[in-house]
Amino acid sequence: MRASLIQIAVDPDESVDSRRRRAASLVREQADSELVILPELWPVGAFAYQRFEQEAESPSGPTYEAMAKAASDAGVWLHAGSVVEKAADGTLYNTALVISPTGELAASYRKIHRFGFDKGEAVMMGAGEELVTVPVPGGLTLGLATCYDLRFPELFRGLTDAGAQALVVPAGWPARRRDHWTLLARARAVENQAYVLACGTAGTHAGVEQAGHSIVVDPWGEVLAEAGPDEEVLTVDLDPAKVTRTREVFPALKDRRLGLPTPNPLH
Ligand SMILES: NC(=O)CCC(=O)C(=O)O
Repeated sequence: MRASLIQIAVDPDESVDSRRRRAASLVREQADSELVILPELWPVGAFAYQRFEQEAESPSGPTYEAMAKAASDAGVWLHAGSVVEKAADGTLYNTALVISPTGELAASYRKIHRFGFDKGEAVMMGAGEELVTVPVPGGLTLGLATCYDLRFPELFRGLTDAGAQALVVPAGWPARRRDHWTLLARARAVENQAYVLACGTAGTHAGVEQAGHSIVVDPWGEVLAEAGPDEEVLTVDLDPAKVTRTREVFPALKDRRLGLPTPNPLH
């Protein structure tokens, strides 16, 4: 199964409409792949908090429309990264969209761990509550997570328990924490014996230089491909049997000890 990660640049001198058109044409160029992935909040920029409200859309809004057309033109499964979703009750969510090769919305995932501590996304957006996996026919079951989620191993273990074999992580990760990004991507792959496909953005928006360095890690923890800091498309071949083989020859997941008593805080 061939996958392409589109590490698109998000810069303030490009309009959201222009970036949508450019992303659509980059998706169409990946017709040789079965799965195409875009990063977190690429239409507006993951750190462009002041524009979240104005650029918010519904899951069937302009980003979905443009990406559904591009996915069906290219005949690919498209993880269209995430958008600022405005729900019916007015709550904003950081919502990832997965689109089938016929242009249908196959799944959506609201980011569970919001970044920013006491500001930004953490206070402006609602938190997702549901783990989401997506079986891609003839290929791999995808487990969905977004950016800051990468720091929470229990989410990834939950996705693995739910059958995920490829953990897809769109992100808008800053350059100053680039080492955390690559380290955590490899850790999530090794501990879950799964592919990790982590797609970041390039460029600088809202004063935050983006790391780029999208990375694909195999179930043994080997880096299959890693991008540089600039806009780039990373293409890799994934083998679903590699996940099964890794879990058979080194069955560490079976050695988990669940339900151990917690220490008594009084002793
Ligand atoms: N958009 C994000 O979730 C940023 C996460 C981040 O910068 C970090 O975890 O570090």
